[in-house]
Amino acid sequence: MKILVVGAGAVGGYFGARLVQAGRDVTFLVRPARAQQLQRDGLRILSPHGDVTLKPKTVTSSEIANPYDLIFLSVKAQPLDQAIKDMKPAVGPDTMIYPVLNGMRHIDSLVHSFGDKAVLGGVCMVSTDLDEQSRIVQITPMQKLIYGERSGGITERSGELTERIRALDKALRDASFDTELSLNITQAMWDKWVIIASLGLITCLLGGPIGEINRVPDGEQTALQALDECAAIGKACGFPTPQPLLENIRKQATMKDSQFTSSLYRDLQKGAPVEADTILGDLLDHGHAHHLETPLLQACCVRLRVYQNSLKH
Ligand SMILES: NC(=O)C1=CN([C@@H]2O[C@H](COP(=O)(O)OP(=O)(O)OC[C@H]3O[C@@H](n4cnc5c(N)ncnc54)[C@H](OP(=O)(O)O)[C@@H]3O)[C@@H](O)[C@H]2O)C=CC1
Ligand SMILES: CC(C)(CO)C(=O)C(=O)O
Repeated sequence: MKILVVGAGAVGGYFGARLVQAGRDVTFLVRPARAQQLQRDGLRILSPHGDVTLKPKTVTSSEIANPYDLIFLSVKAQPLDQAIKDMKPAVGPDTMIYPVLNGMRHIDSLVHSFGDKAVLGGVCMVSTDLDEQSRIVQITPMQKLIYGERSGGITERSGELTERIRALDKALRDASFDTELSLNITQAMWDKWVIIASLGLITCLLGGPIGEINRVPDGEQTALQALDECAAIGKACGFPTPQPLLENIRKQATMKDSQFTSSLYRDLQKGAPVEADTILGDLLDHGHAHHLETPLLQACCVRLRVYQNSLKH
């Protein structure tokens, strides 16, 4: 399976490198600056699972000659429209597009550009960042990809999983990270949305890693209220977070010794653009549509929108 990773950043660089290490045929679609840097320094990963430096195969948009079998899409929300244009030559009639962006809104953009069939559902569970030397740093050992057909994946005729999703599963499995072929990927995406939105909301609004928040008076109660607001929206939209997962997020959100942050918080700390609209704003809109009161989520959206505007000046 010919795989094109679009976005050789914290997530795409990480999983792409692990796939290369596992012997898969992986190319990275990059823009000129990243291409030069990768050529010079290699693709460098610092990880609790083992460091690695690779010489990756890279391609720029104008150099794409043929469609790929799979596009692993891992750009941030802001550059998505441009990435869609840049990856067009790589998309043929049988190409699968597997996006792992947080939130749900990207699915509409992808379906609009490439059609319903091309677009799979996807989730990634990982905590990675790019450091000042453009190395990929894996912050916690968690590393999992979840994927599935948005229709469920069982064909009516044979009652079996679609051939292409089985091929995708085979290509991604056994490459040193955890994988899951989901028969209900939309629920899995919502579950992930509730996780990232609540942890993003807690860390960005309250201004620190989870542990620091829980060590001050009312920190824990506020963190739990933030989670309740996000989970209530998922439930109202028909995607209730399963109880064991909710318990797990509660535990994670209230740990007193946790250094855990979120990619949103790390971007905020760096002074970089934050995916505020697609992760938090879109969820808030869903809450409004269901007449839910979500004051903490609303406050965080305002905070991040003011911050986003300040970046423009
Ligand atoms: N980091 C994390 O821990 C997690 C992130 N996510 C989600 O994954 C997505 C990606 O996040 P992350 O990897 O952190 O983001 P990064 O900014 O680290 O990486 C995105 C990469 O995309 C590249 N890119 C942007 N536009 C294009 C383009 N047109 N063509 C080629 N490459 C392009 C950028 O390259 P360039 O150098 O050219 O700017 C950058 O390296 C986000 O939606 C995020 O919410 C999900 C789970 C965890
Ligand atoms: C919450 C987490 C770490 C889960 O993968 C994440 O998605 C993020 O920080 O963007």
